[in-house]
Amino acid sequence: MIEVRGLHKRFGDHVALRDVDLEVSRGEVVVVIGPSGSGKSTLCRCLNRLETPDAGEVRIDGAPLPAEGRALARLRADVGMVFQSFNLFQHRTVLDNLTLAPVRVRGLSRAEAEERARELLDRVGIGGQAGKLPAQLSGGQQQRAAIARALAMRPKALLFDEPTSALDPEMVGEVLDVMTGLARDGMTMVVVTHEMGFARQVADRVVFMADGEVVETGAPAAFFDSPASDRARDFLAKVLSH
Ligand SMILES: Nc1ncnc2c1ncn2[C@@H]1O[C@H](COP(=O)(O)OP(=O)(O)OP(=O)(O)O)[C@@H](O)[C@H]1O
Repeated sequence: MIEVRGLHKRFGDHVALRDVDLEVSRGEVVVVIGPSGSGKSTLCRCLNRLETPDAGEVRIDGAPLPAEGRALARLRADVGMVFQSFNLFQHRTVLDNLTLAPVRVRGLSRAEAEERARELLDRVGIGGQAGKLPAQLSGGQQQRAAIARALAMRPKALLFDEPTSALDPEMVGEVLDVMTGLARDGMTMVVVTHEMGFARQVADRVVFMADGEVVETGAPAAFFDSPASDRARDFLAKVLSH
């Protein structure tokens, strides 16, 4: 459902992505790992055109990504994104955060959008927080609200860009639990994360990146137990020793 071919992206002189290919099937959970600066976020952001690649192609269900306008808004509804920094509208209630875009982009009535929003807030365990402003919630609750907001668009796939990196350690588990539930329910997911436990337990496939390239990709057990490349071995030795 997501096909990436020959993706190339540079920022000034720096090559952030170098000839990256990736395929994500419907219902698959792909976890992207690798050292800092290896291009993981840039790849993730190219999948819903938050970044525009210099070369190469991204297709969703066979169609190339639209460049602008309403089609781009629909794409970002279809391929939702959850950010490290939550990106909730701070001056709107949690409920408004979940209803504004479904009304505007999906054409739902306010009542339909509210009903769906309340179901989703219950599902991520913050049903009691609908009337609050984001700043009144903990980081873990805000991230769960952000996931619910992405789900409110009924996405075909969800992208997660280091969704737990800004959280206090005691809140990481509650967000990973919600993501694990989505994976079990068959959501197509691309997850950039430093959470190796999540990668090992929940991923269908791990993609290891270094220096803007996909160095290797494989099933998590095989990848973690016997990585094929020196770069992956070195990376795992560092992160798993902490
Ligand atoms: N908007 C930008 N302008 C300039 N350089 C950028 C920009 N975004 C990313 N880069 C650079 O591109 C490279 C890849 O960045 P990216 O954020 O994709 O890496 P990453 O693997 O996600 O790293 P991290 O794990 O630290 O988040 C880095 O060297 C980064 O500094």
